[in-house]
Formats: sequence, C-alpha cells, structure tokens
Amino acid sequence: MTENTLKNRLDRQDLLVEAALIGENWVSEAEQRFDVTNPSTGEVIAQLPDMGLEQAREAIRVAENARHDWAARTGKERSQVLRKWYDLMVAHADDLAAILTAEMGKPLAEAKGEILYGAGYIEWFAEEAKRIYGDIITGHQPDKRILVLKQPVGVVASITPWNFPNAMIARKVGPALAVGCSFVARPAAETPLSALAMAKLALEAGLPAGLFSVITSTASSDIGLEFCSNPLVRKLTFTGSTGVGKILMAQSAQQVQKTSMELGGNAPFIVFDDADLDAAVEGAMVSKFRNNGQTCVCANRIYVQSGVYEAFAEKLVAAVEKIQVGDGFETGVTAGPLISEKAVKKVKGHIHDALFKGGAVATGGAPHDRGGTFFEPTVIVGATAEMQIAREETFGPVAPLFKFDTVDDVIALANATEFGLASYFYAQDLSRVWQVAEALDYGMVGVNTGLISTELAPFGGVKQSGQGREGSKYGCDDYLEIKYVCLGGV
Ligand SMILES: NC(=O)C1=CN([C@@H]2O[C@H](COP(=O)(O)OP(=O)(O)OC[C@H]3O[C@@H](n4cnc5c(N)ncnc54)[C@H](OP(=O)(O)O)[C@@H]3O)[C@@H](O)[C@H]2O)C=CC1
Ligand SMILES: O=C(O)[C@H](O)CS(=O)(=O)O
Repeated sequence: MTENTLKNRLDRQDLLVEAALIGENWVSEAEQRFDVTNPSTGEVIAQLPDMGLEQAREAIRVAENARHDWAARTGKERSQVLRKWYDLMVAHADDLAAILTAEMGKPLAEAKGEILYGAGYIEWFAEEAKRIYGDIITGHQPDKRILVLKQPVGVVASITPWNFPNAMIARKVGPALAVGCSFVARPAAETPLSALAMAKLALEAGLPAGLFSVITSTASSDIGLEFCSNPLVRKLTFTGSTGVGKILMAQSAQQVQKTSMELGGNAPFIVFDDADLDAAVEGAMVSKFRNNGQTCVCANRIYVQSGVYEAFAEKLVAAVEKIQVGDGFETGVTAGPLISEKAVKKVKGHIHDALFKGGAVATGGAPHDRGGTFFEPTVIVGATAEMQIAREETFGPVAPLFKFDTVDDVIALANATEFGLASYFYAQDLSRVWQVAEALDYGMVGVNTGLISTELAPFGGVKQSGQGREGSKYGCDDYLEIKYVCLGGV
C-alpha cells in the first residue's frame, strides 16, 4: 500500500501528516527524511522529517512558554477542550485506525479497538480535569492553617513504542494536559503517523498551540538524552523496554527529574485444575495473541496444573489453529506481521532454545508462508524453567505450556522473575482466588479474564516493570506536584 492507497482509504486525507509538529508549526523540511513502511507489505507509506536536537529544544521552549496560560485556565475549561478532542477522535476513528494498521500492521478491528481505547483515556481525563483536589488541614499551632495545593509539574516529555502508537500517547498526554502541563512527544520512528494525526485533531479541538508537539526522529538516543537533561523538562514519561527505561532513568537522575516508567513484562498465566477450561482457553488466546503477542501484558508463560494439562493443551491448539495470519486490512485476518526482522529473530530464538531443551511444537513453530515478518502462531508443550522463553519476554505469538502440581510451586515459579507487570490465573475456589491474587508479585492481576486493560484502572508494574500508574483516579498523580503552604498569623 503506498501513501496514495492509504490516503484513498481516508475520509480525512489531511490526517495523514508528513510533517513534525513543533509548537504551532507543521515542519516538513529537514536535512534528512525517513520512511515509514507498512510491515505487512514493506511499502513506504510516508516520509517524515528526521528531526534533531535543535527542533527538540525548540519544542521544549515553546512548551515552556505555552504552559502558564494553560495552567491558569480552570479545570473545567481544560476539560472542555479534552472532551472536544475525544469527540473528534471517535468521529474519525476509522481514519485513525487505517493509519495505525498501515504503519504498525495490526488487524483493522484491533486498530479500531486501540483508537477507542486511546480516546477513552482522553475522555477519562477530560472528566478528571475538574477533580484535582488539595487539602486544608487543621494547624499545628493556634494561628496556623496547613494548605496542600496540587500544581502541574510543567513541561512533560514522552517517549513511546510502536506497538500501541495511539493509546500509549493518549494515556500520557491526557492526564498531562488535564492538570495543566504541556507535552512534547517523541513516538517510535516505526509508527509516528498515529501521534501526528492525534495532534492534528487536538489543535482542531481548540488545544492552544505549543502545548502538544510531536518530534519525528530516528535519533532516539539523542532526543532521549535531551528530554532527560534539558532543565525545562520537569518530567519524563516512558513506555518501552526495561533496558531503555534504565538508560533513561540514569540520564534523568542527573537533574533528579520526575519519571514514569511503563516497562517490560513476563506475565504468568496460570490454569488451576478447578478452572473453567473453555474460559481459560479464551482468556489465554486474548492475553497471548492480542496484537500478535506484541504487548507488554501478554501472557509469556502459561502454567497448567497437571490434572488438566493435556485437556487444556488440546483445546488451546485447536483455538490457535483458527488464527488467520495476514495483512491487517484483509477481511478475517486476526494476526498481522511482527514489527521487524529483529522481532522474528527473537521469536525464532525462543522456539529453537525451547526445542533444544526438551520442548516440542504442538502447532506452528516457523515463519508463515506469507513471507516477510509473518509468523505462525505457535504452542510449545513440555516447557521448563531452564528455557529462555521462561526468563525473557518473547513479544511474539508463542505460547509455552509449563506443567505444575501445587499452588505453592506455581506461585514460586510465577514470581521467579525480575518483572512484575501483569499476571493472570483461572480458578473457581474463592479461598484459592484470594490466596493467589495476594501472593502474585505483580502490579496487575487478571482473575478469570485475560484482558485487563481499561482507562478506569491503574495500569502499571512493580520491580523492573516500572514505576507509576496510568489511567484511573490515580492517573493524574504522576503529573502533579504537592505544595505545602503554612498559613500563619491567623
Ligand atoms: N509496560 C508497557 O506498557 C510497555 C512495555 N513495552 C516493552 O518494550 C519492548 C518492546 O518495545 P520496543 O519498541 O522494542 O522497546 P524499546 O524500549 O526499544 O523502544 C521504545 C521506545 O524507546 C525509544 N528508544 C530506544 N532506545 C532509546 C534510547 N536509548 N533513548 C531514548 N529512547 C529510546 C524507541 O525509539 P525507536 O524505536 O525509534 O528506536 C521507542 O520509541 C518490550 O520489552 C515491551 O514489553 C512496550 C510497550 C508497552
Ligand atoms: O503493551 C502495551 O503497550 C500496552 O500496555 C498494552 S495495553 O495497554 O493495551 O494492555
């Protein structure tokens, strides 16, 4: 699909933007440009200016100048702009989904789901904008009154990955703007078009210029260092791998910059012998194979109690073999391509290591005959803790099945990782549900469900899966500073 064929799909062809947004200026001129390609076909769908430090610094300066008037508006006024932005995202959801599928590859239905999920964060924080509360505390001396103010942190810089190019930005820019911050985004070079389309609609919704810039660049390290070290940037919010998160945290430490980190995962998915097996298979399918396994909350290890292992494996294989692999624009396709050859190499490596260490392929196991970065949805049986796939995040369509005997055994196995983002289990016994939910060392636990992501809940991890929470009534906290005012002489 070339840019023209993508444009021909769009009602609003102007939402396919081939320029960076620096303050109020759409900038398409640059010494270098880079291609955005459709991972299903390899075709170039857009060319964008490859922005550098000068443009990043300009965007930060503009954001610093624009934020004061925005913070001085009432929460209700900010709420109205965000609500209008939400309405525009929903009104143009089909166009935004087509752009997302073209640049990232996920099936169109999943892309539409992401657009509405991302819009849900804007809607949620349009409401939260009116509910930023401080405190008045009884004084510690007769003439004193203790006031607690909540104030916006200031300029926020954001770095986001390619796998959810709309929703990952929405769940950051939504709370930031709601509380009165300004925002400079650097989306992944693989998938910048979704962010640009969002920004265009934000301006149409009445967001004042300068509050939301989008830096298109392949210079991820340089831009990242600028975001971490520029004294005007009071907060860095990042979604991506733990390795990059550590680099950014180290860079941010130099100026003790506030950070929010949504990092890697290695989710256990546990099926107990009292589970509803059909429900557990349904949950495993959505948790493991959503976005072709390319989400940080995907089931990475599937533990099945020995009494139901064979029955569950048989049902899961049957469900996996119904997955339709292909171009996300093709009707009926439920799994698109992997994002890159690098991703295919990692998936192959995990499969080969598992087979070398005694596992066996129950279905799939090889690149798909469609070629490119398409890969067969795969189930590995006989998985063990010694395999790479037990320790590393696969980020692809491979479901390894591990057998276990007791609750204590599986809790120990599930928690034996440096990650702590999402976890899941299926069981009916109420006592076991409470015991396991409390024992799992993770930021999020899905009980009898494989899909937990919603703007209403606090999304985030513990250990090396990150810091902070996104969404929910807690979602504004990461963008606010608490100020204590001691009022004397009363
Ligand atoms: N917890 C969560 O919500 C999520 C976690 N992830 C995790 O991210 C990984 C997969 O995504 P992937 O894109 O490969 O992750 P990366 O961490 O490689 O990239 C994420 C973003 O960081 C940028 N980046 C890479 N290196 C640097 C650097 N040194 N300084 C500043 N920015 C940098 C990338 O830019 P570019 O791509 O242009 O190089 C991209 O925009 C998995 O581990 C997955 O679990 C992914 C999504 C959500
Ligand atoms: O993996 C991610 O990038 C997202 O966190 C996935 S989710 O929010 O849709 O679960």
